[in-house]
Amino acid sequence: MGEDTSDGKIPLCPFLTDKTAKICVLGHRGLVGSAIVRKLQHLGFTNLLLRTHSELDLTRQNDVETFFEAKKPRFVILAAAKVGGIHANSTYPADFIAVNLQIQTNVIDSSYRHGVQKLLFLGSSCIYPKFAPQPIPEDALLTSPLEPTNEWYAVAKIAGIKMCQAYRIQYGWDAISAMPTNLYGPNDNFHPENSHVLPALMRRFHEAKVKKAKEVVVWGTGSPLREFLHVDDLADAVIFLMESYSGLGQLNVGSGKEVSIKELAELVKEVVGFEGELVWDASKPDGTPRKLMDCSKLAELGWSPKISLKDGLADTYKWYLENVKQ
Ligand SMILES: NC(=O)C1=CN([C@@H]2O[C@H](COP(=O)(O)OP(=O)(O)OC[C@H]3O[C@@H](n4cnc5c(N)ncnc54)[C@H](OP(=O)(O)O)[C@@H]3O)[C@@H](O)[C@H]2O)C=CC1
Ligand SMILES: C[C@H]1O[C@H](OP(=O)(O)OP(=O)(O)OC[C@H]2O[C@@H](n3cnc4c(=O)[nH]c(N)nc43)[C@H](O)[C@@H]2O)[C@@H](O)[C@@H](O)C1=O
Repeated sequence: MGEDTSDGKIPLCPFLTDKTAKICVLGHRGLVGSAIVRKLQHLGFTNLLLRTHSELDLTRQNDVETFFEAKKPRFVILAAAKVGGIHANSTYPADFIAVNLQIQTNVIDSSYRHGVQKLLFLGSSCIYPKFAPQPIPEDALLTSPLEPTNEWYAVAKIAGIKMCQAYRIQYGWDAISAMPTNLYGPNDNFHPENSHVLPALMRRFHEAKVKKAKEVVVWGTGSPLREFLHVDDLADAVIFLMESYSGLGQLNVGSGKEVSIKELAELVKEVVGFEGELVWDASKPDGTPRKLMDCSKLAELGWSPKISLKDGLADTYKWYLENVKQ
């Protein structure tokens, strides 16, 4: 994938010092965007530029162009995307590739052309090959085929990384990319089919507990391994990277801890307090067998996660009870 030749060419610009800097967080009502906004507000930032999907559809090039021309933010954090779990990715491949390519192309290009100083693009651990070495180092990118259930989304995300790299190389513009592992937390999507495993199971166990059901169906074999990171840790890493990283290569952001889907299901069951049985539906896809990321580059820069899966699950279930219509 080439050496990181731009380090040193684009100096770090201070991010944390000026709390009045105009920071545009796109996707601010989603899982990730809302956590980033909470973190920025907690740090004292006062000039956040936020637009809902209905106020600004980022797939519309002219609207995005007009927005950046008029508002001229200094920093952009791109957390808007078409996102979903294994079922949604497999069922709506056209949406996952087209919407994500449109959003990221419009936002990255308009940000550059309207004077944004620094942009952070969010990819995902699914950009790496299905059978990548474990833990997955950043340089495993594009070394072998992708996991078929999410290759459309992964191809769009890889294009986003490459677009940031191309703008760094050609224009000397500070666009960086972070690759989070599987995330969870407040404001997650708890849709029964289209969400990721953790919120899907939390909802299913909760509803089963309320209905006093005897069993809950869980997809696949339970053997795949996944790494989970609380979204507040991710938000902390994003702010850290805005302040501390200016390089060509994408950086992995994970917890360093993996669990099998079976272990996760048992943990969620315990947190929710469901007392029935688990039934495995092996007709549903397992997806990639394992995707633990190697986060040593981020650790060397000085960042590490703080929230354990156990605490994070309890926090998320509390949020679910208080905020999701029962
Ligand atoms: N969740 C996870 O486990 C992981 C997420 N990521 C990455 O983090 C980023 C954020 O994901 P996450 O917060 O989970 O996703 P969410 O679905 O929770 O939030 C996405 C946000 O993007 C907005 N959005 C979608 N389409 C458009 C559009 N056309 N115009 C304007 N806004 C739009 C959504 O608004 P609305 O709902 O109104 O459409 C929503 O606020 C993504 O880039 C994702 O790839 C990476 C790894 C794991
Ligand atoms: C973050 C990441 O998320 C996606 O990849 P994934 O990790 O495979 O996502 P997932 O959370 O949907 O599933 C994880 C595992 O869990 C099992 N599983 C059990 N029961 C349910 C269940 O009820 N729902 C879901 N969704 N999965 C279930 C499921 O069968 C699989 O084995 C990508 O789309 C990709 O886009 C991406 O970036």
